[in-house]
Amino acid sequence: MYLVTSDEMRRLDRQTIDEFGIPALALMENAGRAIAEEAVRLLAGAGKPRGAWAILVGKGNNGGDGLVCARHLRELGHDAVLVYAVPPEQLAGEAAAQRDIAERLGIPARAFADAGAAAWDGCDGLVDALLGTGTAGAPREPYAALIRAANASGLPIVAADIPSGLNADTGETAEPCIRAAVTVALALAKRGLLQHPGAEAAGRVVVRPIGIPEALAAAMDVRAFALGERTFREKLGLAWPLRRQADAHKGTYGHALVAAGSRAMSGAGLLAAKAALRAGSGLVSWALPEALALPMAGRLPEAMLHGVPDDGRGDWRAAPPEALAALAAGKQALVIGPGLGRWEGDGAWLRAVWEAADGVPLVADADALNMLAAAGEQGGGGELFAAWPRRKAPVVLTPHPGEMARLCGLSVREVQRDRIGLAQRFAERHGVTLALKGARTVVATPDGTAYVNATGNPGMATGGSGDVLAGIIGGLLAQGLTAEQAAAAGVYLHGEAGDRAAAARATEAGLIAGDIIEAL
Ligand SMILES: NC(=O)C1=CN([C@@H]2O[C@H](COP(=O)(O)OP(=O)(O)OC[C@H]3O[C@@H](n4cnc5c(N)ncnc54)[C@H](O)[C@@H]3O)[C@@H](O)[C@H]2O)[C@H](O)CC1
Ligand SMILES: [K+]
Repeated sequence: MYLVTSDEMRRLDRQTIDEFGIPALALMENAGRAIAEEAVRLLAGAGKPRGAWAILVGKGNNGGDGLVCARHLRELGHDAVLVYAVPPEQLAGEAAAQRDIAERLGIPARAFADAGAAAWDGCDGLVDALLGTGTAGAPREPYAALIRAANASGLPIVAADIPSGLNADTGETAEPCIRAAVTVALALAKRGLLQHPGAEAAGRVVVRPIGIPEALAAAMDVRAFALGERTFREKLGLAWPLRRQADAHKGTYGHALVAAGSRAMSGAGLLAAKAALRAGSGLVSWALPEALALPMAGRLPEAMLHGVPDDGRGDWRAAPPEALAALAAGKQALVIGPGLGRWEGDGAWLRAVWEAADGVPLVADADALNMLAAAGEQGGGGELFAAWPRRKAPVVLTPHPGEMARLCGLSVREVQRDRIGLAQRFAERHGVTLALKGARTVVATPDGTAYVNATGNPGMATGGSGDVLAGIIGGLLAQGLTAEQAAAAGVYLHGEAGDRAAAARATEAGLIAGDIIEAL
């Protein structure tokens, strides 16, 4: 559940060891044993009850974990050989203590500098105990050569704590970076294991306790979490799975207004409105340009349609903001943006709606985000909310990396460099709830908390998928969920539905946005 940075992990280590007196060697023993057990499990899964492992030992305590792991692998009936990245006499502290124990036990050791890749001849797998949370920058030689050779070996790799070469805080991977089959995260998952490309380098992530009291993480006010049932219950105050009350009537579940769709993109409004219904909104009204109202009539019988003035053009430029705000009055959610289109002065139009519908929780997606960003550029780039008044009702923004780049005045690459940190800072600074989409969507809330989602699949990168997400979040808001709950649950359910839709089709390819709605 908790996602920590290297610095937070170090502080937790220190607190555990210094304040609680749990010896570092005890933590290391638990770490090494956990890694050994996961290594054995990996080979057992491949039909090998016994195997031979090469443990790649670095200079720090990550290396120490590897030395302990070697002992436990042998106790579990596997063979283990140590491959030192640096001369063993360079090890210090707990790692040196483990080196001496391994020597006394006669565990065979080789220097990578001498043996090269031959060091693991005859082995079935490698344990990457080279670099952990003490990494600073890209792996230097000789670690880099060792990492390249390990990746080229074709052997399955079990990474201790993090794959060496991963930036544990951001998910960036250096060149080279270990590509692991399994990563055994010690005590708590590091943020970088749940953000691409780190998530790919890490393979399957298993979080194994090593004796650090988890209550310490809560006490230390860790502000990032992996989304899942426990997080929904313990951090977001949501009964999970979401339940309908028995004595429900359609008014119980609120009324969402979806302002979306235009001549060329009428389907975006249809998808968003349908998704809001499927997400459980009691009622859904779809506001769309007058010219589309008749052609779209009956396409979504469950939704009420409201044509807004458009001078026959099928777009929003002639729609009076106060008319839309009047439609929004009394609703529990307003979803605005999918398929809205752009026009001269659209930023001012959106601001008028933003202010006039001040009391209605608002989800801004797609073109509404681009209007916000454009308004920001006029206002000096990135400072879009400085000028805009804070709304009484909450705001949820659902940008993909490109829209986030425009909102922040950054490049996409800069956005992707530290998605969790950027999302937290943006949400806190602007007092909004943000769903920064992409593989492993990050939901950030006005108090700077981040929730990382791991449901979903690449098949969902298809036109309309974002319209569906905006609708789902609006539908959840309509039912009375808070902005944080609706964004987190919406992102999770959207991905989960996408996974089920892909499974039903036995392929991720060819998934279309409507499939996601059906799977909700
Ligand atoms: N979380 C816990 O309670 C425990 C964690 N353990 C393990 O300890 C490591 C962190 O150990 P640390 O000694 O701080 O650092 P590392 O072993 O990750 O590596 C630092 C080591 O490597 C050198 N180094 C740093 N950056 C580079 C680089 N870019 N290229 C080459 N060399 C580099 C640096 O000089 C140091 O010597 C944690 O991940 C866990 O695996 C404990 O074992 C159990 C308790
Ligand atoms: K490692």
